[in-house]
Amino acid sequence: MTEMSEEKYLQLLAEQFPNIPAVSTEIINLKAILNLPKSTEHFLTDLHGEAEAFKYMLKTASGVIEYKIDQIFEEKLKDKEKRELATLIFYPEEKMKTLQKRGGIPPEWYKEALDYIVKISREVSAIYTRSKVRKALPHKFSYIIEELLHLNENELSKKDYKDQILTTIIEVGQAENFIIALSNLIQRFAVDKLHIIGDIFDRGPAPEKIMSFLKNHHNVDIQWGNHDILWMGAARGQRALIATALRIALRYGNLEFIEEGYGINLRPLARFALKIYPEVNQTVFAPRLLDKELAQPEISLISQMHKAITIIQFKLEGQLLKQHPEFRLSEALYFEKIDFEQGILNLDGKKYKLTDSDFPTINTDHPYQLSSEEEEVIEHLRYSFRNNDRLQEDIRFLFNHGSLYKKYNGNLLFHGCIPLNKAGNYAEVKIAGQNYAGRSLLDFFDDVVRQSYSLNKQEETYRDWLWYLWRGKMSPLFGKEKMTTFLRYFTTVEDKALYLEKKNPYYKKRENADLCKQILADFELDPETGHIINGHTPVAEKRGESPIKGEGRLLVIDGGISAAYRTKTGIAGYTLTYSSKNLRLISHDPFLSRENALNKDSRDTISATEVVKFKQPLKISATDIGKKLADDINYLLKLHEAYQNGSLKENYST
Ligand SMILES: O=P(O)(O)OC[C@H]1O[C@](O)(COP(=O)(O)O)[C@@H](O)[C@@H]1O
Ligand SMILES: [Mn+2]
Repeated sequence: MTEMSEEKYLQLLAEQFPNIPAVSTEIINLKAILNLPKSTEHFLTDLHGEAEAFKYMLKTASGVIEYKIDQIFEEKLKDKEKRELATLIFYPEEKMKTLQKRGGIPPEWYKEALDYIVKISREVSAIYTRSKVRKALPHKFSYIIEELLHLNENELSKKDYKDQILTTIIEVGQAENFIIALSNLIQRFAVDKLHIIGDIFDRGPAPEKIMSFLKNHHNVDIQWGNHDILWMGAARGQRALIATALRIALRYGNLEFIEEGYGINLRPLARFALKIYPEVNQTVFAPRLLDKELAQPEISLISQMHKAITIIQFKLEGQLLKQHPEFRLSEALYFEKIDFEQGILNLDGKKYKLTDSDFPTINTDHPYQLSSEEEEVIEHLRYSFRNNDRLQEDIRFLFNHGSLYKKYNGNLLFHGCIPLNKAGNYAEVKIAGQNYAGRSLLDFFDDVVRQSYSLNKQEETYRDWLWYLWRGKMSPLFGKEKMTTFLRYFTTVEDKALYLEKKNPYYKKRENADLCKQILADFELDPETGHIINGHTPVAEKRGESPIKGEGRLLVIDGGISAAYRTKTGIAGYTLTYSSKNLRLISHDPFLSRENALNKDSRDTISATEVVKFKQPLKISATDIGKKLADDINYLLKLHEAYQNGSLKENYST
């Protein structure tokens, strides 16, 4: 700050802290906060519509709550009792209902449960200021809960006082309400900050439920994944992305969230598909149902709609590629390589028999042109996407709380990659005469996403760039040479090389610590202590792949929460927690169902790896907020000095 503006700033600060006692109180307060332990951050990624599994990971704070229970009740409780206590905290209402059904709950049970839960609440809230805890308390019980949280049970007189409070809570019939309120409090305070490293949408059944949850979360940030960008672009009206979003939903038979969750009417598409594609090859277009079941007529209808939207998608993509040679994806112009009469694809001198060669809507002279009915269908969908309040609200949330990458407490978070060239250097990408590479490329795309949301003249072009971000060669969110979707639908060959989506060199190079350190340094983070945290590529643990790369500098936490990828990874997801004590990588058991979680008596996490254990507990002073507070303290000290030396006048009138 210049001297002038510093003086001005102090004058402004003086309005808030008008005299020495006021400014001193604030200095004392902030200095005390700097010495509190850092609160816990929770990292999740690649949720892919798996709302139940996601909610469970949040409820359990990926083992943080069980870990606390272990610490507090180490000797006192048996493993089975610890698990009971944990499930009570995760699902208080359901758990108590089950117990009621099994023959009622005696007062002693409530007393013990309340006692345990108060102890855990005290432990998890101890690292926050009283004022922060107070703000999070449910209004109706705030006074009593505050008393319980702050009393010292080691003082004999206080123990009786506490016993009396608990007994009275039970006598007045409020035990269950208190248990629920305290359980929520524990869940709230076990984790203070949630990071979602992308891919909330696609493949799984309920992304809109995840979005509701996130919208109500107290502190979340999102690093956009390619599937989020897909939905953001679709909601903004980019037609190829609308077709792709629906194609993926149909491919997995997930229509409920579109029709019921968002209320988007798919009838026009269904009507069109029934008419134009009375029969489709089910081997190609039947939905992959994973753990759901559907009746045959529904499967048939979905297959027909699936084919209809797939053709629309490939036509729209063709149009886009012609319009944007700068995307350099012309190899994906497949329709012009098809011999429609023979049903053959000519690719790189080879001929491939098409799995389905019924193309009633294709004009072979202009294969990318939509038929008038297709045009109507996609325009109807575009209208529905753009005017859907619920979808627009969710997407606005993604824009407002998301970014292409995030620097947070020394770590660098992004979904996919930083595109590299074969030599392992940042790939240079020339866009509109400008060169971008590494951080500047990510900044460029971050800007593109934001521009696509504004209503300016180039809005349309920016939206097309969203499509590029979804599947372009140099997209940091995609990170693969090409997307072979078309080939996987329309050909079938033994040699899977045809379907290979070669990953950007980043994915090999990140095994190397030097690259990771270089990236951290280029983002102005400490290369010796910072970490890069990625999602996007499922870690095949069962084939021995490790999620920890670059000698611990980089962590990949996509472990397959997505049911579709579970067979590949062999586990059901990784999550990461970063507390004052350690950085822990947790690999999870498959989440089967709520009932299963409620009734099982063993703990959840398969294993947890302590990636880093801090010698001294980290304090708030070491965090980003801490640095900001230290800055504030500096100015408050200057204000204090100004009052003392008389250069500013104190005010006691308010
Ligand atoms: O397994 P699916 O659902 O067919 O999707 C495959 C497509 O998804 C992608 O893997 C992108 O999705 P991810 O970001 O989840 O990896 C493409 O590379 C690939 O073509
Ligand atoms: Mn992804």
